[in-house]
Amino acid sequence: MYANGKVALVTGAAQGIGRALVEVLLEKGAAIALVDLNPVAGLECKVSLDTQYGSHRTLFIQCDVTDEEQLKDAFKKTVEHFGRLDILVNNAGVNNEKDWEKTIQVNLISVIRGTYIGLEHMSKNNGGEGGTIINISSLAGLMPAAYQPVYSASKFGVIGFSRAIAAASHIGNYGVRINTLCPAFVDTPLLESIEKEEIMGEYYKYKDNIKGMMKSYGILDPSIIAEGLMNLIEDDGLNGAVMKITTSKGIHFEDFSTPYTPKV
Ligand SMILES: NC(=O)C1=CN([C@@H]2O[C@H](COP(=O)(O)OP(=O)(O)OC[C@H]3O[C@@H](n4cnc5c(N)ncnc54)[C@H](O)[C@@H]3O)[C@@H](O)[C@H]2O)C=CC1
Ligand SMILES: CC/C=C\C[C@H](O)/C=C/C=C\C=C\C=C\C(=O)[C@@H](O)C/C=C\CCC(=O)O
Repeated sequence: MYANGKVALVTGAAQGIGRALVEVLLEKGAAIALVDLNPVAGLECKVSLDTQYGSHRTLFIQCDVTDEEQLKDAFKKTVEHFGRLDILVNNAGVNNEKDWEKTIQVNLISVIRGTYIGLEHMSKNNGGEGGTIINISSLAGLMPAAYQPVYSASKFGVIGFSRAIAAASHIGNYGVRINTLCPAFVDTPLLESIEKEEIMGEYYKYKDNIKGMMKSYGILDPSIIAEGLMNLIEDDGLNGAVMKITTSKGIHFEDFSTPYTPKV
């Protein structure tokens, strides 16, 4: 799919990876619903983008993705404003091992719900014109992250669900491709979470271990994540794929044909 002239909804769009995804989609000619919990960052993001791309290209919608009615309303407002929906990026995510149920709510349950709402709007079985969905996981969804066990569980869940619903979409001829993106560490405010005991809980003591991993594995610029996203959007042959992005190997794909042996 070419993004030019298409309409995208991006959750967690106000900063970090979501902001980078939005900018590359705007460069490619898409119109975008910027969905985010944070009204200040969201509006600042909108104002900044307006000066570069024009105010007609984006719509900011404040929304807590864990609230079903707010999330459904965000999709409804998007279609009412732009007339269609072609691309969905379930990107919003948190790292919180203390309030781990919040992590599951944001990172997994909201991604599942967002995918289903997206399919309601885009599936050809539902009167839609088809489309594509990208769910943001992490390398922590492919390898056990000992210092973030619930975050890791949420990201493993995103991969499992996305691969399964992609198969369902294929079998059911929904006309919607669903793929997963798994970055390693990326230079965004999320990384600051490891410095907060109120966030990390019992795993706060491993702060320096995580910093050691970041030093060893490197930290990616959000722009390469946006590049990977565009690959997933533009390659119509991809459905059920799991893209990995690391400093060592760049953009590449998980091969599920060989069993995964954890290197803990
Ligand atoms: N930064 C990293 O090292 C990596 C991040 N990821 C994933 O990438 C995605 C984006 O993360 P970053 O940009 O790094 O984080 P970030 O913290 O910089 O941005 C996350 C955005 O999501 C929004 N958000 C949080 N909870 C929300 C909610 N309930 N409803 C609506 N919006 C909400 C925040 O307001 C913020 O704008 C997340 O799913 C994260 O797990 C994956 C791998 C690496
Ligand atoms: C603390 C910030 C919260 C979350 C950030 C992120 O979602 C968590 C990442 C957790 C672990 C990251 C591990 C990174 C590993 C690498 O970068 C690789 O170079 C080495 C490991 C395996 C790569 C396998 C492959 O590339 O096929």
